[in-house]
Amino acid sequence: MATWGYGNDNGPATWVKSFPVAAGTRQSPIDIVPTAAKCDTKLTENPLTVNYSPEPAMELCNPGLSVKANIKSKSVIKGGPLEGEYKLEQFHLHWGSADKQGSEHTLNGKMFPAELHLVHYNATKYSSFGEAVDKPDGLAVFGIFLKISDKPHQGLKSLTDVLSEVQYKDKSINIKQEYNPVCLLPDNINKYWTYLGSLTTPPLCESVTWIVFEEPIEVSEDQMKAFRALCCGECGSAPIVDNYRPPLPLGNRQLRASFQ
Ligand SMILES: NS(=O)(=O)c1cccc(F)c1F
Ligand SMILES: [Zn+2]
Repeated sequence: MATWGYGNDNGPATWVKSFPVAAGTRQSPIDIVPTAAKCDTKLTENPLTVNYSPEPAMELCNPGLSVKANIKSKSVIKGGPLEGEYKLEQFHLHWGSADKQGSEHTLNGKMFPAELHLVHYNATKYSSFGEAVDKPDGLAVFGIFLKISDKPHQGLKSLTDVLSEVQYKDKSINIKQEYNPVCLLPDNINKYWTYLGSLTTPPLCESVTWIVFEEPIEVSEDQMKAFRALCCGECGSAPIVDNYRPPLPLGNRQLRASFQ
């Protein structure tokens, strides 16, 4: 079976053949239209809280279509749209071949150069990520837009400085210095949009409560170049770029905002 990817023969338009849920009613990403969002005071009354811990020797790997950090420590979130406590499992990114594209969610039709996803699972109800991944209330993912600035993002620098060591598929390293993923969050996490969606990659399970922050984090062009130098396979294989799924219709879903 041809494995899924982002090319012409195996990209997002072909996924429905192996993953029929791709044609479902709560698929992600979506285009975020702030004027269409409903400001919900229940979200502000019950603030989103993040309690992340330092990760000693964080594992960073190249699974072939992104770069991913696996989390072992107890880093949890709750509140906002969430019932119960969700535990951080991994984070990864999606990016473009150029700054004009790369994010999965769009803002009034605008793409950002990249988007960071911090994936959490409902640890109150389920005993593992694997058990939670296909449940309607199984996952909560933070979506953070990346924008270009002349200064590198210090939190991401610990990762972009070593991406050359995971350039090829199935390479992995441990980050020596302990790493607290809280450094990846924007300053203001009280302004976000939230809606019920799915994984943006196969198996596309409709199990994600999405929380997309209004405030982007800022990265340098050199850091973007480091992501674009990652390879899909072994030495000489194509670079990992444009690993994003374009937006799907919101349909009957309610997009809620935590702010006016
Ligand atoms: N792009 S994504 O955040 O939707 C995602 C991708 C793979 C596994 C996940 F659990 C997940 F959440
Ligand atoms: Zn993702």
